[in-house]
Amino acid sequence: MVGFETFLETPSKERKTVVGYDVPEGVDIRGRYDSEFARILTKDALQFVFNLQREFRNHIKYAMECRKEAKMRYNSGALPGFDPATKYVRDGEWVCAAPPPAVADRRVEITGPVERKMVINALNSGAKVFMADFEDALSPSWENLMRGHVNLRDAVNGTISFHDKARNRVYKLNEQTAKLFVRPRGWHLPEAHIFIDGEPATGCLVDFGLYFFHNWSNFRRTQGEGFGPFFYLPKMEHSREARIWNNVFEVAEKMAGIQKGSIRATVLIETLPAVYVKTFQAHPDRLLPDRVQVGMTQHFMRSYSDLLIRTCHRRGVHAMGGMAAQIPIRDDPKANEAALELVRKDKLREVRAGHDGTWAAHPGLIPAIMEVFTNNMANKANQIQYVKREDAANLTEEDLLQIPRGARTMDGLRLNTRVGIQYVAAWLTGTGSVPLYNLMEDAATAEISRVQNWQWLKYGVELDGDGLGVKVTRELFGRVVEEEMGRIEREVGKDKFNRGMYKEACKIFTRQCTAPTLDDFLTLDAYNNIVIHHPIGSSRL
Ligand SMILES: CC(=O)SCCNC(=O)CCNC(=O)[C@H](O)C(C)(C)COP(=O)(O)OP(=O)(O)OC[C@H]1O[C@@H](n2cnc3c(N)ncnc32)[C@H](O)[C@@H]1OP(=O)(O)O
Ligand SMILES: O=CC(=O)O
Ligand SMILES: [Mg+2]
Repeated sequence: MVGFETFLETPSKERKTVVGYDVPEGVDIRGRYDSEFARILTKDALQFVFNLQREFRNHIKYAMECRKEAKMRYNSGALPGFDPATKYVRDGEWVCAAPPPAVADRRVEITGPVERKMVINALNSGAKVFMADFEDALSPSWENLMRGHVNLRDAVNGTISFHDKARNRVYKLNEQTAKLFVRPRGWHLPEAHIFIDGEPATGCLVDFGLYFFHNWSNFRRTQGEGFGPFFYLPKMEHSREARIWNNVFEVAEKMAGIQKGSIRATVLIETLPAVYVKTFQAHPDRLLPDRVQVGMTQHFMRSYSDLLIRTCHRRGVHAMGGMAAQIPIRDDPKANEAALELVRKDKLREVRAGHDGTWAAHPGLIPAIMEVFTNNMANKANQIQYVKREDAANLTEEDLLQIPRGARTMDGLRLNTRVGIQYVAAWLTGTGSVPLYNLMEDAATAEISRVQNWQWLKYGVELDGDGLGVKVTRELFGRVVEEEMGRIEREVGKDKFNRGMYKEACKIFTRQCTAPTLDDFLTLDAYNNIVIHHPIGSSRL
């Protein structure tokens, strides 16, 4: 065990022994002490995180300031477009380093939070890759984060096991497992349990730094066939943010003494200006229809995925598809088959468009998805060299910005509200991905619900899709919230409702939907509710 003892003055002036972490100068750990966590939070690992934080904090601050400036420009009516300053990069003929052989075949990837049983289930699921998530699928409480690191270390070592006492079942890794990718949090999230030079650390540098420090060597031996580690990078909004990650990787490779370019990452396209509703928060002519209608067949969505395939294949890397939110419906075989059919259809669209692989939210979907991709990839590990999609070279900014079509309905408003509140309630109690109404909901899907409600309220839109012609006002929304809270209580039962965090969640969600200016992220404000400083108690940033 690594730790040390310190004496704290309690209000009653008693001296109390508190075990603490052995930290380098400039680092202050405010999260609960645990001897298991101390094996992750070693002095050397913390020194590495400290070095990353010191080296990159100003770059990160600058990048976040630039996000604000871009938001101001969009809010004054500007539209996003291809950056003229980087035209030479887009026009240039260059390719990325070839994909490592260990992950040449990524046809089905499972994603999920870094929870112990799920990590084992995901690695055993038959998927080619498991994306272990510190982001959208995880509520970033101290316990979840630190346990997540313990779980990943044990997974990379190959020693991870879990005893489900209620079912008397022991979980262990199979002979053959999925390859591990890790998704750290987005740049915007702080880690309020680790202070560096008196400031909360950057969440993703903590996630990346601790994982890399403890696992780079074992990973390259057990998982990466000499390459790696591998990452997914979320929610970037500009190439300057990608450059910071690149520099972080280079510092890490130097520290480990491994070749430059060893670390590999797949970048998610999800909140880039031009493909996300938030960019158009001040554009009343660009309102979205009901959330269920903003699917991949909308012109702007199809255009971005076609352009993504063309761009990735031109540069020699995988073009991964996205998540189908359906999950198995156990108690209704007919509904289950209908859900599976939707997944098959969506995956068929992806593989035929040229994607090299795709995401599954649940192990129960893997066989069906695997079959679709295998039957449509002509015995190849991927389609990088075979499907070039040169037709997508002609896609323009207008294609990427085309206003989605569809109706807005009272049902849409109600569903957004019901899902948003239940998701935040789960998140506040430590669960970052939840099954709701037979769909997987996580921070990304709940975010759409919240922003859409905000946008509809802000512009007092008419809900024209159900023929009612009702305008969304604060009064209407207040009534909807009250009625949906009643429905949630009936659905989950009084007991669970009273024990849970539904009322707190309702307050957070309602405030964010009715705020005069849109909060940047649903979970940023909610984060204050899950920060618990020890031994002082709960705290706000
Ligand atoms: C938009 C985005 O950001 S997508 C990426 C982020 N989101 C995600 O990764 C969501 C991942 N999915 C999940 O978390 C889960 O599937 C949920 C929460 C939606 C549903 O989970 P559950 O309610 O536990 O599903 P269910 O009860 O059907 O699970 C059956 C079994 O499958 C396992 N399982 C379900 N989903 C996963 C998963 N993604 N990874 C590993 N195992 C899983 C469960 O642990 C359970 O195992 P057990 O039988 O050994 O106990
Ligand atoms: O992170 C994935 C997403 O779909 O959002
Ligand atoms: Mg996401």
